[in-house]
Amino acid sequence: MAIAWSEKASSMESLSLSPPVSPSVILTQDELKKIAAFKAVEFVESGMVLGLGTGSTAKHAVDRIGELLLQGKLKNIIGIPTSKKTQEQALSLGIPLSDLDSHPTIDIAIDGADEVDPHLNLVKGRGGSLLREKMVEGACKKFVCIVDESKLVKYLGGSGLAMPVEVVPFCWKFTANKLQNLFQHSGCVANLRNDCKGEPFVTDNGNYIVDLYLKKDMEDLQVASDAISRIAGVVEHGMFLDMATTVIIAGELGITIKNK
Ligand SMILES: O=C[C@H](O)[C@H](O)[C@H](O)COP(=O)(O)O
Repeated sequence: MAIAWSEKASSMESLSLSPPVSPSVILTQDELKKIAAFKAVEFVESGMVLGLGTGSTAKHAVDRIGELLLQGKLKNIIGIPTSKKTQEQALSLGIPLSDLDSHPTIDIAIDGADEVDPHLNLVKGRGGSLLREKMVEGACKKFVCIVDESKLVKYLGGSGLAMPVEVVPFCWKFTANKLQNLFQHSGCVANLRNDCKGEPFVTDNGNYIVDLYLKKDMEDLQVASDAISRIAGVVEHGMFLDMATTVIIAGELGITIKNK
């Protein structure tokens, strides 16, 4: 999707973008993701321990970190990847890596999201990496979420797309039914996620993903979150409540930065 970068961009914080964007240029969704990612990397300083997110938006941030390391503009960075895919990408860029066992406190994590509500609550995990992302992003002092404006929703689930839940493979249908029944009043449908070969999608942790499709607002998100977590068989869910400290949104009118 091509989006017009309006003249108004020049009066917003986007002025400090790198790479610079001239007004009225037509930007694709991927270019918007890249702009949000580059902006987030401006928060990174030498010597930091970084949570490295997963997905098409976070990929741009990891590329940028690799580029700045290569140029010597960033030094002594340690990355904590949130998926095997990001681990491979970071290694290919020469980013030194570690894990939460060795670095239980992370300075900044940068990651994308599938949905962002007005209170900066997120849905994550449509790429299947929610568990490691929640562990890493729950351990950081600052979590910078990067999105293009298509990810903004009035309420979580409001995009009509999946709210992912990672479940153990053992009797996954039993767990999926429990999840569907939990949100019966919201017209919820729970589907096992398949890979491109029609086989169950398997996460980096050897689990399955059940995608919940909700027709209504869950209203009290903390109650919904606790109820999902209490179901035996659930490993983790994709609602990231009160975790993002900053959300960077790249959109038609420029960049918007929202802080908690
Ligand atoms: O499991 C995947 C992650 O939560 C991603 O960060 C999320 O799905 C957003 O991905 P993308 O930047 O590709 O839209």
